[in-house]
Amino acid sequence: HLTRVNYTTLSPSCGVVNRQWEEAEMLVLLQVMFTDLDFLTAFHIKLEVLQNFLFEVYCHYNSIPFHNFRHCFCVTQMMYGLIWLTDLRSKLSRIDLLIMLTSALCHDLDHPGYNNVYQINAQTDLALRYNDISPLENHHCAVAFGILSKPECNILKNLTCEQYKHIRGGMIRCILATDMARHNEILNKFRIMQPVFDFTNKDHKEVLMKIMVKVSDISNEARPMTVAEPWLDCLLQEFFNQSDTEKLKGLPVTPFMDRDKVSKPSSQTNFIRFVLLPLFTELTKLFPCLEQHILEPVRRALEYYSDMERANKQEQGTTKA
Ligand SMILES: COc1ccc(NC(=O)[C@H](C)Nc2nc3c(cnn3-c3ccccc3C)c(=O)[nH]2)cc1
Ligand SMILES: [Zn+2]
Repeated sequence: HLTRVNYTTLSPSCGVVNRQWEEAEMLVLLQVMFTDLDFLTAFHIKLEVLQNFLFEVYCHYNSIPFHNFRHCFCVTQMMYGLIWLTDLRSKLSRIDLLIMLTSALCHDLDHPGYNNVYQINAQTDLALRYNDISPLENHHCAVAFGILSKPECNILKNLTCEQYKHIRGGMIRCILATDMARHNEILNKFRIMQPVFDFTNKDHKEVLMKIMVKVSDISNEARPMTVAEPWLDCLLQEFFNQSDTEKLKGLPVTPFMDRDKVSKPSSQTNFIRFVLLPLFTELTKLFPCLEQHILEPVRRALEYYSDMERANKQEQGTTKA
């Protein structure tokens, strides 16, 4: 299944060059993911309504360096790939798969490019509206259900009340779970469940669905380095925009966002070592087949950034000397 996010085209020299998917192509591929998982037949979704929904989602992502529609596509495509690779179709209900894919699609809707720490410190409208409690993630979820409240976009309109309540509860839990401030809370719960995981246990399934959305959300480094590395540059661009604004407004500046302090390789080696590897390792214990698909690429990425870190240190060493 679609495990590539780039599109290989024949260049005039007949060499093979990679180019990014166009936005229209990403919309078509998202439609294919929903149809491939039989969501249209299972939930009586008209293709036109799905297309309206996907287009509205596209329109509600902002043109910012990282948290844009391409990030939404990558996270949804990773979720789609993980569903097939782990054979989740045989372990979870189709409605739970719909919750996970739709949560991935909507998880960063209308992201402003400034994180929760900024929202709270700058006392923005979002922080005010959501009382400093995961303001961004609450907003992403509210925008998703704002889109679903339009009849022409409502892919949930033909569900029973029971099914709708289940999906709404699941999407709220999964989207709110993407707040990285809750990373350890959620991973620790999963660590306890993993050795005795029970696919018929509601609590176990809920934590697994959160973990799947979290893994998809921060999984850039599991992709080929030619795809992964540009994402880190985009992320740092967004983080530096924020820290520049914080400095201008006299707000506290987050160290790993400060362009004068952060070194790309060392921030990424820390992120891979302390955030990605523990999370991916735990999921791979439940689905061993993921070792080659997400764990090995991330180990290679750690090597790549560690080498870059060493090279930078030597370079600094010589210039200092
Ligand atoms: C526990 O909360 C955290 C932990 C780590 C980070 N971010 C980092 O350490 C640095 C900037 N690296 C990083 N951060 C990443 C990546 C993917 N998503 N992502 C990200 C983006 C926005 C907000 C939070 C995260 C983790 C990635 O590949 N690298 C941000 C928040
Ligand atoms: Zn995200």
